[in-house]
Amino acid sequence: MQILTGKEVAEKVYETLQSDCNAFVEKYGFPPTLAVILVGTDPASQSYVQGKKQACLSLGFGHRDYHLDAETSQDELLELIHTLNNDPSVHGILVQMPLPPHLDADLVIQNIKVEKDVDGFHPQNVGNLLIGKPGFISCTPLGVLHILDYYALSCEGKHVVVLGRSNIVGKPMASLLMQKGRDATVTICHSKTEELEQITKQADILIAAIGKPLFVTESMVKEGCIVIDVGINRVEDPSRKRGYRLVGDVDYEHVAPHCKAITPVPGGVGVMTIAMLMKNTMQAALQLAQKEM
Ligand SMILES: Nc1nc2c(c(=O)[nH]1)N[C@@H](CN(C=O)c1ccc(C(=O)N[C@@H](CCC(=O)O)C(=O)O)cc1)CN2
Repeated sequence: MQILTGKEVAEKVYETLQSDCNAFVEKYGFPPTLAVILVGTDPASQSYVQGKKQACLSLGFGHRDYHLDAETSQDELLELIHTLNNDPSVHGILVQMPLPPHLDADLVIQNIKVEKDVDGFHPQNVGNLLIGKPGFISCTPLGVLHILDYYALSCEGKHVVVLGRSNIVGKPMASLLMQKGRDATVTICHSKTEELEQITKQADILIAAIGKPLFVTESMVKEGCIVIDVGINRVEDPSRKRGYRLVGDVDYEHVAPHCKAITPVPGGVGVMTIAMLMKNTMQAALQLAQKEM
């Protein structure tokens, strides 16, 4: 059984980005710059935006941090986005999800300039992905593709089962895998799927993105399958310094012995999310800088 270490893949991506960033600064005299908006104080979100800041700082990207009060109104948030849309020194904009329930996430995303939507959540970028046109692709599914490519795991003709139909992971993941060049046969399962185990057991590659800790058990996988665990769940654990431990959507301990290959949690798909965000920001900066010339 092979462990697909996202950390190793991310390090390679960061190496390339480091030289791309140096070349960009040399050519244009300013760094690719990412603006990150966090509304509220959700601890997991705070730690993810901190990770994004760290990635910017270590690569030499510019970084703008906006930590807004949990009671921030829709209009205030949209005003900030419009300011950043019109700021030529900002190349990528993202709003950390989830947002507090009084805010309309769809409307917020629609207001981010498509060319700066480095999360790939804007409907235009989502549409481009569906029809195979260039655009920004959601970071987590893009990270999964990088892992598969790095470990030379082809999807061609394989039956890939995606557990989860979220706009951020499940849907773009399925769309990417069925594209020409990837050529997988894709099945999407969700909370209303009947006979789930019968379907997951047919998977050559099983991608779990449902946000339910340890949901995938050994009885759900075929011997020799590849398992990609997108879940990152905080489970209370008083014996840990932080008071919790991270587990995936897959019961790794019992599933891994039956797999050809599997991603761990932590250190698997999760770490690729920020690496892909930085890659998208680099791409946004290059496209916007070239347009200015
Ligand atoms: N605007 C966005 N919001 C959210 C996204 C996103 O892509 N854009 N994805 C997730 C959270 N996320 C980034 O924002 C994210 C998730 C996980 C990791 C990560 O590095 N995971 C590590 C463990 C980190 C830890 O110790 O907690 C791992 O899996 O090894 C980074 C970013 C939802 N919101």
